[in-house]
Amino acid sequence: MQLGPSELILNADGSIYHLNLLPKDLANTIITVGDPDRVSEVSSYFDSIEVKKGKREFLTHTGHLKGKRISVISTGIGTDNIDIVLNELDALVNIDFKTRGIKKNRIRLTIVRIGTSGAIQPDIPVNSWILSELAIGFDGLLHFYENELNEYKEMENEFMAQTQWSMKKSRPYIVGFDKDLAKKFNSNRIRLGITTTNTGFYGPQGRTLRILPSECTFIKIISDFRYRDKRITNLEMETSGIYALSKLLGHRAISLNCILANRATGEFSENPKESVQELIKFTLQKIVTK
Ligand SMILES: O=P(O)(O)O[C@H]1O[C@H](CO)[C@@H](O)[C@H]1O
Ligand SMILES: O=c1cc[nH]c(=O)[nH]1
Repeated sequence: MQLGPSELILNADGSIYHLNLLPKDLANTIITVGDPDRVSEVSSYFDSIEVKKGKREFLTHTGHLKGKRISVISTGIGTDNIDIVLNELDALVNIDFKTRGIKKNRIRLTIVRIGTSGAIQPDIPVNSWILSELAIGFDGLLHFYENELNEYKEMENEFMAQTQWSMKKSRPYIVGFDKDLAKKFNSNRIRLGITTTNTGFYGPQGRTLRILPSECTFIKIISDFRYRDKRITNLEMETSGIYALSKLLGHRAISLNCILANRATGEFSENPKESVQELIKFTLQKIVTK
């Protein structure tokens, strides 16, 4: 099957529409970050940088560290951007841009998100790190794809019952991390957690500045949720989309969260830059370890 020009969109130089990358520009090990400024914070540790390209909020640096080729790419904020990034990353490795056909031999990308996040439990300190074992997506992205991802259906139903989830919102979906990839990141500095992916930073995360969220006790409602002794640890805005599309496309993904805010205690990190920097160094060291 040949993908038409309105489906697989290529720029004049043959690069993919939003990411502005050619297939040769991308490594098979990819770090995603939300903030475009974080891309150079990551690549500053590379031994060499061979590609620096970007368009809109999607900035990519590809280089080598201790013999390993790595790409770091910014996704911007939200799962609507994740839809673009994951589909275009996959297209770069699994679609032949000349014939516009899907390649027979598929490449499995390794995707590691380094993100910032807010904890919702009082015992999770700011500046600590959480590896998302499960992501609960409030964004609905998964529902736009044909899928049979229903491993956690019972937990989803339990979540909707306990939180009295409004039918006006999309149905929460739950997806897990790649267990084998996660093993590589084992460390006493990392705690495993359950991360919600929210559709915004203010109302959708229960924050009030001038307009009230529909549920003023949203944080308490989701922090009280329990499923077989498991609880939700933190919230952010991309992980469920990364996990869901990685599963559907056959890639392996994990998401690392640097906790900058604690919504239960009202704290915010006094040194967010340093804290994220430490997580970047930790992640790179784990990625290059054989
Ligand atoms: O720091 P990043 O990776 O952007 O992640 C978090 O920070 C942004 C909100 O400030 C959202 O993207 C959220 O997921
Ligand atoms: O509270 C927070 C902090 C970082 N990122 C989020 O999405 N929420």
